[in-house]
This record gives sequence, C-alpha cells and structure tokens, in this order.
Amino acid sequence: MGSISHAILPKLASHHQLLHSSSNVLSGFNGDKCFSLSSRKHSGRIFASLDVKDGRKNTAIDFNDPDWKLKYQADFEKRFNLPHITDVFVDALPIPSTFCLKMRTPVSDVFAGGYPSDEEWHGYINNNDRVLLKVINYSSPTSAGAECIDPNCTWVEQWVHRAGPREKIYFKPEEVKAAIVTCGGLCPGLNDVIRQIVITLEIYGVKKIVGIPFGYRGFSDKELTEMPLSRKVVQNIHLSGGSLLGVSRGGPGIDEIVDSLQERGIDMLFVLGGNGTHAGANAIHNECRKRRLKVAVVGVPKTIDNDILLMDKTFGFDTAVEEAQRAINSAYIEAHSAYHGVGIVKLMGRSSGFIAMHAALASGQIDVCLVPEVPFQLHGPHGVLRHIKYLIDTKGSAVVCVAEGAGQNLLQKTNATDASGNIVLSDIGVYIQQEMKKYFKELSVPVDVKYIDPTYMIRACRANASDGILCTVLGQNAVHGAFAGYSGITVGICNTHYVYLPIPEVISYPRLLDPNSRMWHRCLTSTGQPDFI
Ligand SMILES: Nc1ncnc2c1ncn2[C@@H]1O[C@H](COP(=O)(O)OP(=O)(O)O)[C@@H](O)[C@H]1O
Ligand SMILES: O=P(O)(O)OC[C@H]1O[C@](O)(COP(=O)(O)O)[C@@H](O)[C@@H]1O
Ligand SMILES: [Mg+2]
Repeated sequence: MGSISHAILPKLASHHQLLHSSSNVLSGFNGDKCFSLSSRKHSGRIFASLDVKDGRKNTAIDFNDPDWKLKYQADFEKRFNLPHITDVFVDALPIPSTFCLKMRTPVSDVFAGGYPSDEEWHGYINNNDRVLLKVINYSSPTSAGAECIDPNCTWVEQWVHRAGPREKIYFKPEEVKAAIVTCGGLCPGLNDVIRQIVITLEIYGVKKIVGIPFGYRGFSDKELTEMPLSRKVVQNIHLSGGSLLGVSRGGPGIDEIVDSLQERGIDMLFVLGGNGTHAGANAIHNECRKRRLKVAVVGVPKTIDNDILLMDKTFGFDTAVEEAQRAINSAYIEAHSAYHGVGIVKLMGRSSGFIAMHAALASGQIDVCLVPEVPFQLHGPHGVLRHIKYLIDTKGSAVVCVAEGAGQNLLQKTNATDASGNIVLSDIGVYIQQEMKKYFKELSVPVDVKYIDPTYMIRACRANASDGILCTVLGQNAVHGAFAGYSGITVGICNTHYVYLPIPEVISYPRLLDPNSRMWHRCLTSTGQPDFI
C-alpha cells in the first residue's frame, strides 16, 4: 500500500472538479463526495487524510497501516448503523410481525398474534442483510469517474443495510398512530408514496393514520386539521399529480413540531421531502430521543433534482426527465422550422444538473447542455454564443438546454431566500435569451430565439410507470423500517437494491453531477458541444 505522493495529486486533480489545491492538499468533488485529500509528515511517516465532507469527523487514515482498510470499514459500518428504538428503550421487546408475506386478508386481526408460519422460509429481511454501496473496482485513480479512498484506488467494500419487512416488530399495530407529511416543492409520485404507506400500515393492522396538511406548517397552524387516511381515501390518489396533503416551505421550529407530535400521540412519522425536509426529520428524531419519546421517524427522499447522496435516483426524477422531453421537442420543432432558429429550454435543477443532462441524453435534440457543475462563458472565442453562431452557420438552427442553477456567476445575485432559506436564483434562461439576441444583432445576423420555461410543468404531473414502481417500493419499505424500530433513517435505491440509510449520510450536501463521470462525457459526445471556457 503506497502512501499518498504529490505526484498523484495532479492526476487526481485532472479527474475531479478542483475547488482548491495547494502543494499537499487537494479538495473538490467527485460526484458523490466532496473531498479533501492531503498528505502530511508526522514522526517520519506519511499519512493521508481523506476528509469526506459528509458530516462525520475528519478521519485520518494512515495508509501505511496494514489494517487501514479494516479500520475504514469498521468506521463505515458505524456511520451507516441505523438508529434504533432500543438505543434509548433498551428493554423494548419485539413482537412477531403482523405483516404476513404469504397470505393477504383485509381482516388483519387474524394475524394479531403474529404470522402463523411453520415453515423455515419466511421471506423476511434479516437485520444483518447488507447491500454493496459501490460496485466498481477502479484500477487507477485516473479511471473515469474514479471514487478513491486511498491513493492507489484499491477496492474497499462498503455495505449498507437492506430494506424490507422484518420478522420482529417494535410497535403493536393496534396501538399505533401514524402520520404522513409532505414538505418542500412538489414532485411526481408524492401521492403514490402516501398511498403505499397507508396501504402497508393497514396491512400491518394500523387503524389510526393521519395526514399532516401543508408540510411542517401543518404541525403549528391551528387552522389546519389533520386528515384521516385509509385505503379507501388513498385508493385513486396516484392517478393525479401533486400531494393529497399539500406541501409548503418554511414553518415551525423543531420544538414546536415535537410538541405537536406529543399532543397528537403520534408514534410513527413518515416525512416525504428533500434535503431540507430530511434535516428537519433528523432533528425531530433527535428531539424525540432527547424527550424519550418512542417515535419512529422515517424519511422518503423526494426531489426531482435527484440531489440526494448515494442513491441511484430519487422518485419523480424519471417523470421530470420524461416531461422535459415535451418542452425540448417543442423547442426543437420551433428552432428547426424557423430561419436561423434557436430554442432555449430552462429546466429545474437548483444546484445539480441531472435533469438537464438526462433530458439532453434522452431527447438527442440538444446541441448545448449547461449545468451548474460545469462552468461556462457566454461571450468570447470559446463562449456559448460563438458556438451557437457556428451551429447557425453550419446547420441552420440550435437547441440549448440549461439547468436553472447553471451560470449563476454570470448573473447578479438576488440575495433573496425562500421561506426554507433556499437561495432564490437569478434567471439564467432569460439572461441567455437576452444576450443571444444582443450578440446576433451586433453581428447583423438574424436569429429567431424561442425561449421555453416549462419549470412547473415537469413536476406538477403524475408519476410515470417507472417512478410509480419506485414509489411503491419506497413507501412500503418506509413502513417496514418504522415497524422494525428504526428511526432517523431514510429509504433509497442503491445499485438497484433497496436500502435504509441514516439520514445524515444522505443530506450533508446536495449530490452533484460529476463532470468527470462517464454520463457527462456521454452527454458531451451526444450534443457535440465543446468546453465553453
Ligand atoms: N436545516 C433544516 N433543519 C430543519 N428543518 C429544515 C431545514 N432546512 C429546511 N427545513 C424545513 O424543511 C422543509 C422543506 O425544506 P425545503 O428546503 O423547502 O425543501 P426540500 O426538503 O425539498 O429541500 C421546510 O419546511 C423547511 O423549513
Ligand atoms: O418555486 P418553488 O416551489 O420554490 O420550487 C422551485 C425549486 O423546486 C425544485 O424543484 C426542488 O425543490 P425541492 O428541493 O423542494 O425538491 C428546484 O428544482 C427548484 O429550484
Ligand atoms: Mg432542498
């Protein structure tokens, strides 16, 4: 095992978006991780320290230590350990699950005493089942998209907990009051997840299920009353977009939310939302522990931006990409039917360009794709506008797709924030449109610029089939996780398998598109765009 050498830093630097580098420190991000890799001499030995900015303390790894990998894995196991009711209620005794795997009956009381299995196979998930988080063995740090822990990029197993129903549960279904809340912006599939949570809770035998209206606000606003939920109420809600319960940004503080949980006698809280919502859910979980409340808080990540760490994708993303196709196709038709036509489509993506990249890849109609993670210039010999001119000259038209968070450095900051504290972005789509018109006017080249902003249309819609399935599995797993006694966790899909993850591990920063990933390179290959710097 080699120690970190300075020769390696430039190699790594060329394969990661570099944020900061000095003679012995390299930091940046590689898609899933913000990292800081440094070398230092101590007592004649060389240490490398990988500071993954994911909420945990700096872990100095001595790569000269023959056991560094085992130590890393032990630390990883600790980080991904799932908080459990028994961490606080050490005497809490589990009961056999009322979730029956082989028989289905609407009269769940039949299984009040547990599933009557006399067979060895039962189909439950064992608490020790694990899913491999990373599946590529990179042979060198210079391999495309390499995510390395040590300088030689050797293989390190990283296992996370498998999701699903457990044989033993920590809540008596007939005593449970469960609540569901949807926070943040809309996302296709919210209703599908609500529906599955309700249906699964009922299968366990839960009778008291309520929806908290309009996000966290519903916990404090006395005008808003909780909505009783049942299979009957949610039966068809997935047929339309939005959230049956309503959403909101901002809202009460954690103390007020937990007071409200206590007053309402809620034992299980299912929280559907993005980074902000999950930060809230984790704080609620911690406050419940502090107050010694036996409450299971389980998140279901919701964001069309797909900016939650470690997961293959979040629900709603697929649908958003599909909806974006309609806008792109319209822009393409307009551009191709006009003399010197240029179509510009602005898509959502606050800090991550996944929607824009995937929409560009799917449509095959995009000439220029601009994302927040890849800096670009509009003007100058290597600027976007010069390339558009080239496209007009050579093929007569062009289509640009831009993520809302792209090129913010080119714009005046608004300094405004929304009710949740998210920065209100300046409008890059309008800016590009204006600059393009000016540019071609100065050149006396006529262009017909059509700007399409389908922002809310890509998320205010019903989930497609693939998201529908994802929502179903995530919703069901959220309930299994709560009954299994976990709290402060969220559900996700990693390498096509469903997992439970501790909330802090997935929200320490927004997941970003890796400009050195194969996917971004595929996008560039497909659009044919050059670097705009
Ligand atoms: N750091 C935080 N701690 C506690 N609650 C938060 C935090 N950030 C956001 N929230 C709350 O979570 C909710 C949703 O946050 P927001 O950022 O709007 O959407 P999202 O969850 O999709 O990121 C809001 O009600 C907001 O007040
Ligand atoms: O106008 P709103 O409702 O604040 O939403 C806009 C934002 O919502 C998003 O879709 C993501 O929102 P969330 O973080 O709530 O999922 C962003 O892409 C966009 O910036
Ligand atoms: Mg957010």
